[in-house]
Parts: sequence; structure tokens; C-alpha cells
Amino acid sequence: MQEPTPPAGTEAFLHEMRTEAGLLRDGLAPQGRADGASRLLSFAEKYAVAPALRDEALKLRLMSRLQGATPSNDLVLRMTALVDAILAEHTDAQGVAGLEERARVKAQLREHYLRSAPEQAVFFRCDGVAKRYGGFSMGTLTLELRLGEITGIVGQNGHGKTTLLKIVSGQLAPSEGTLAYPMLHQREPGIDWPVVKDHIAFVPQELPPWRGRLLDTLHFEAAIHGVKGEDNERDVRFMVERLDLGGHVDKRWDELSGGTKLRFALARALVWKPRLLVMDEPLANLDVLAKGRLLLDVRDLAQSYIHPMAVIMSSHDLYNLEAVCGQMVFLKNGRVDFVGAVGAIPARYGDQEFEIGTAMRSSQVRELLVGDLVTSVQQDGVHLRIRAVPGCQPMDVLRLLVERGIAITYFRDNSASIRRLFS
Ligand SMILES: Nc1ncnc2c1ncn2[C@@H]1O[C@H](COP(=O)(O)OP(=O)(O)OP(=O)(O)O)[C@@H](O)[C@H]1O
Repeated sequence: MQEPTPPAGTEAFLHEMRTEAGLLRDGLAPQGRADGASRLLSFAEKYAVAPALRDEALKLRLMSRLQGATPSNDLVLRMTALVDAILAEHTDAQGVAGLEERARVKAQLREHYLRSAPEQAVFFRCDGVAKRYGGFSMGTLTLELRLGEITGIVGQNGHGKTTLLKIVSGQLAPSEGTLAYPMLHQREPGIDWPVVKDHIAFVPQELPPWRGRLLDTLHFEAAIHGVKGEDNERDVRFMVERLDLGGHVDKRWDELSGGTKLRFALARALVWKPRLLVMDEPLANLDVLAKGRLLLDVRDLAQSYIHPMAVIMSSHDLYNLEAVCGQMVFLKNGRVDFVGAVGAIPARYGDQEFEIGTAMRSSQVRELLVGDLVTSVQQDGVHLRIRAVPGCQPMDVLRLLVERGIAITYFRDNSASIRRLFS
């Protein structure tokens, strides 16, 4: 029988996977790196279809933990072989033993490729949505949340971020507008909320405590969402390792740090594989390293090949958020001031904007910089905001700063950033 042709986009997907595999292999050779097995685990999480390959990744991760900083040659060989097997799964299903299993993997791949076609990957859609409380109103908003994409919500305190997240996750009914969950064939009027909520995980700002050991809680959470038996064992162990909770499985809620509590909340939300992950200010209590790690983990988990998720999260950490988000929503006094792709901001402003840190006073910098290229310099908190003519490149401004002898401690191109909308 002739193989169906994968839709457009598959080639890009395969290219991305091969590139990641190449980087991973380079990282493993010749001696294996201490974090190689952990990276392999996230690679397997993202791309492996056959459960056996994910199990192998978990096994290798546990073995590498026992072996310490320098894994044995044998272990490195097994890791490399696993990378190849996962790649082969996607090209010819050769990584998978057994004809039946191969056919199943092929069918799953085909289904996924189809699902990834842009018009089919929308998990949530809202049109003309608004919410009114006594003296506050949020909206109107038209938005799509797609599998594999992170959407960021920013805005000052009290401007409607939590309200929006609650509407998306079905906890709050909008005053007007329509909601739809196309992948579940649910749209207003008459959305079957129990069905929809079975696919949505909500990680609130205030994390709810739990009783008992972390590991038991994860097994329980998976079980009440229908993940039973061997699948429950495997998926919980996988998520524990994936989110580096291995050292905490026997702990109770009050024995964990704020960062670990959040990783646990994430494991608890993801262990039953939701289609939409909603997080309300997850970065608020994390240190600078933990923030970066969490965002990269969420991005990889969202882009998982087998279980891609749509993610929507609010945060005041604008720059970190912009680094991982595909689209942003900016709320100002409840009004939707911007919805669109990261980088789409310049369309609104003709000129360019940069942020610098320097020990010099703003008046001195202004005197030295304003001219043909730079149009204004303003104090903005601890930094200075520089506006420059349309088309001005970061290198042009950096060159000018050097020429004029302005020593800087920090430089950022904000031309395409939501930062410009805060004022
Ligand atoms: N149940 C409610 N009834 C009436 N007003 C409410 C209710 N919930 C929120 N509000 C009001 O709606 C506005 C937006 O609140 P929301 O929690 O959505 O803001 P936010 O952007 O998430 O704020 P923060 O950044 O402080 O978490 C606030 O003025 C708040 O007081």
C-alpha cells in the first residue's frame, strides 16, 4: 500500500528533530556529559512514540545517576543508540521492534502529522469575549491557543490577567462573546464542561498544599484522571525524572522549597497529559536560574511530539516570557491593548527603542547621544530608554555609545518588545 504523503510542515519538524539529535549526540561524545541522560530524557519525552523507547530513556537516566559525573562507555553507547532509534522511528519506524508495534507507531505518526497541520492544532478559540464585574471590565478579546505554542499574558497588577485565565479554563463565564474548544468539538452554546476540563490543567498563583508523600500524590493524581496500572507507574516515574524531583519523592508539602513546590505542581498537572496548561504567575517565587529552567522545561513539554500542549501563562517577567512565547496578550486596565506574535510590536511604532544601564546621568547621556540617529533619552526606573530613528540597528547605537565614551553595564533592544506598551 502506498504511504500517505505527510502534510507540509513535516519536513520542518524532521529537520528540527535531526538538529536536536545532532546536538545531543555531540554533547554525549566521547565521554558523555553529566547532564546527557537528562537531556536525552527530554528528547525522548518530546519525540519518542513507542513507550519502550521512553522507558529506555528513563532507565539510562537512572543508571547515569548511579554512575555519577562520568558515565561508562557502555552507557554512552546506549544513549547514542537510543537517539538513533528515536530518529529511526520517525523515518522508517525501524527503531521499534515487532511488526504490529511498527504499524501502530506509523499510524500514530501519521495522526500526529495531520493534527499538526495549522488549521487543526487550535485547542481553544474565543471571539469577542468580555467580562464585567462591578467597576471593572476585561476585553474584548479574540484569541486562539494552539498546541505546541506558549501564549504569555502581561499587564500591571489588577488589569485582568487572572480573569482571562479563568475564562480560558472554564472557571468563569464571560459576560459576552463565544468560546470554543475545536479539538474536542465543543463550542458555545452548550459546552460540555466536564469533558473540556478533563483536558485542562490549571496551576494557580497560590499553590494548594497536599497531604502525604509527593510520589503518592502523583500516582493518585494520575489515577483519578484515568492513568492506571503500568501506565501510571511509568508516567509518574518519567515525570519525576523529567522535572528533577527524584530527590524529593518521599517528602511532604511543608518540606519543599517554593521552587520545588512549583515543579511538583507542574508534575501533578502534566502527569495526566492535559491538552492545555494554564499557569497564573508561575515565575513569581523562583530564583533567576529556576525561572530559566522552568520556562525551557515548559517549552519542551509543550512541544512534545506525542502529547503537544497549548500553554497560556501570566507573568510580570516580561523578557523571560517573550523569550519562550509564540504570542503575547497585553492587558491595560482590562482593555486588550495587544494580541499577536512576539516581534509584531514594531508595526505599531515606526521608530526603534533600546534600554541601557549606565552610571552616567540621563542629562549627560542625552547631551552626548541625541542627534541624527538618537531622538530621545529618558530615565526609566534604573535604566535609560533610548529612542532612535526607524531602521536603526542595535550595532549603530552600540557604536555611537562607544564613540561618545558612554560606559554601559547593560544593553537591550526593545524595539519589538511589549515593554514599549507599558507607560
Ligand atoms: N470575583 C470578582 N468580583 C468582582 N471583581 C473582581 C473579581 N475578581 C477580580 N475582580 C477585579 O477584577 C480586576 C482584575 O482582577 P485580576 O485578578 O484579573 O487581575 P490580575 O491582572 O490577575 O492582577 P494581579 O497581577 O494582581 O494578579 C481587579 O480590579 C479585581 O479587583
